[in-house]
Amino acid sequence: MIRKLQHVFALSEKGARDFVKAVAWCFLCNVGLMLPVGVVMATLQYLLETLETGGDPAAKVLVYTGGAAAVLALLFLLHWFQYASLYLATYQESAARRIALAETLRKLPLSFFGTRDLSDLTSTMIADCSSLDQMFSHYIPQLFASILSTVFIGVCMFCFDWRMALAVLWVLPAAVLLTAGSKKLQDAFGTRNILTKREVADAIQEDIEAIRDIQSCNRQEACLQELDRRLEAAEQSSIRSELITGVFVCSAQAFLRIGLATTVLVGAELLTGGELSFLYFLGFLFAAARLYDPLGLVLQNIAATFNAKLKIERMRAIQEQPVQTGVETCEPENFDIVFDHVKFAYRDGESVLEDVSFTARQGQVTALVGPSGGGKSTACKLAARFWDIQGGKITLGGIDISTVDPETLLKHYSFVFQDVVLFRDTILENIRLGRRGATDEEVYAAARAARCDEFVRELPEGYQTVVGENGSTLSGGERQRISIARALLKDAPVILLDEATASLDVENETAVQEAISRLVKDKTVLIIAHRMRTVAGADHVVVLADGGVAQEGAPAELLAQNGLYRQMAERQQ
Ligand SMILES: Nc1ncnc2c1ncn2[C@@H]1O[C@H](COP(=O)(O)OP(=O)(O)OP(=O)(O)O)[C@@H](O)[C@H]1O
Repeated sequence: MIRKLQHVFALSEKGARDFVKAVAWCFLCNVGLMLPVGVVMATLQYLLETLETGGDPAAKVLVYTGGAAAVLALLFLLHWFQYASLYLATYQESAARRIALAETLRKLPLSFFGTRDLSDLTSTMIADCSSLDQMFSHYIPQLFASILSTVFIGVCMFCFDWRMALAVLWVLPAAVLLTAGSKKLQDAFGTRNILTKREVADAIQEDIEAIRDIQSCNRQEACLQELDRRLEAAEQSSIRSELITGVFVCSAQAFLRIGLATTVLVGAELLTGGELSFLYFLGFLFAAARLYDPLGLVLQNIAATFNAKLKIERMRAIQEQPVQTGVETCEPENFDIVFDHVKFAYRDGESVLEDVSFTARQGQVTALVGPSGGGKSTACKLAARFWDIQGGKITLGGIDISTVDPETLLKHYSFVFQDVVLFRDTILENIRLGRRGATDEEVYAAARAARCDEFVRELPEGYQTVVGENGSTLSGGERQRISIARALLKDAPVILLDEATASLDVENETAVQEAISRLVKDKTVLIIAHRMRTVAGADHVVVLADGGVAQEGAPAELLAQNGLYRQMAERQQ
């Protein structure tokens, strides 16, 4: 059962066990609500008997008051445990769910992010998790507990008087059928509502991200109109979804109340026929009111429970994605990277690398060149197992990288990519990201080598200056130099440089090239640079074009050949 619950509700094993406990406490609370009915009945019975026999009604007042106090104390304890089991367990599970999602995302290949909308992922991580917190703390365990407690109380009622039990309970199947029968409709409207709301969130995120382009193209008016249209659609869809839910839930709740009327009618009939005592009649009336209360609440929230399905499915879809795995040790003999007949496509049928074989040797700078879209960046990222390839083999020092855990593998790599990611933190910490635990002196040394020192010292707070989100307060060249400093600090045996010097002016590019050439001693360097000046300093050049290796060799050798490399060099000159 635990496994089934884990699967159906996307829970951890502990979460599923806690869920069962929460249902058990809710059940006990619901059944416990009948105890005051028992106390009232016992007290009334005692009073009636003493009135009939002419005894002193106050004689046992302490016993009955004590009984009522004990029931109250018991109810308090039951609610206390119910509260703890529902809320504490739910929020612990919620933390575990978020961490599990983040762990899964961390281990997923980048191909997954290429196929998923990032705002959709964010909304699963934030909004879906929050609404599941609400459902698991307020609705779903109560729903299960109410079903169980209703069955239990119903059986007890039948044991006392089957006719009265029928008078109380006949409305339940009708109310449940009405709500369950509307499930399809509520599902459809609820799902549409969630999707239209998500579209609004996507549109807002997209507009914010592209705000500069929108303004520069004078598209503000059009974008606002589009956003208005989506907001209108979301509003309409919310109203429709609430209306559908409201109609069915209110009808079901009203139906439950009819049960009180039939209890009174049947009870009165039996009472006048002398077939039921007044005490039992009162008892059934109290019990009916107590029974309908938690049920009414469950019906009120049942639409939210229906919506849980979609959210759980989205979460499960992420959790069940195949993650990249591998051994957690990687001690290669050397750090040569070998591409051996590598085949790769981002999407089925759209091959990017068809048959690529080359070697990037340790201690050498291997430059990947070729026409735009030829697959240089792709090859560079494949060398670090950002994606898994569809054919051939990539090895690092003889070890097939597809057999190594990505995080273990990445310890051997430093990167400088075209799109530099900086965090909202000080420049010092942004560089220290290259190697946690590096001393300030080591960070300064790396910054000096990457030519960051001059511009950082001119900033108002030097290395303690906090850069804006993604380094928005820095120029492109400055961001890239920080990224180079990080790579220098990490001092990994393999260095991947993608357009490393693209945003630097000639003076800085020369300086950074000097720093890199000091760093690359005994390392494997795979560099992508469009400028021939950068490539000319490489030991080995691989020309990638049309999904394969068009040319390969030392820059001078390639220049001497009448091929793509020479054409590119001439064009640039
Ligand atoms: N994440 C991705 N998802 C799908 N297709 C991609 C992705 N990244 C690149 N591509 C496609 O793969 C092909 C190779 O791209 P890649 O960036 O590797 O080329 P490149 O040689 O580095 O180009 P450039 O010199 O312009 O940077 C291109 O057709 C590109 O559109």
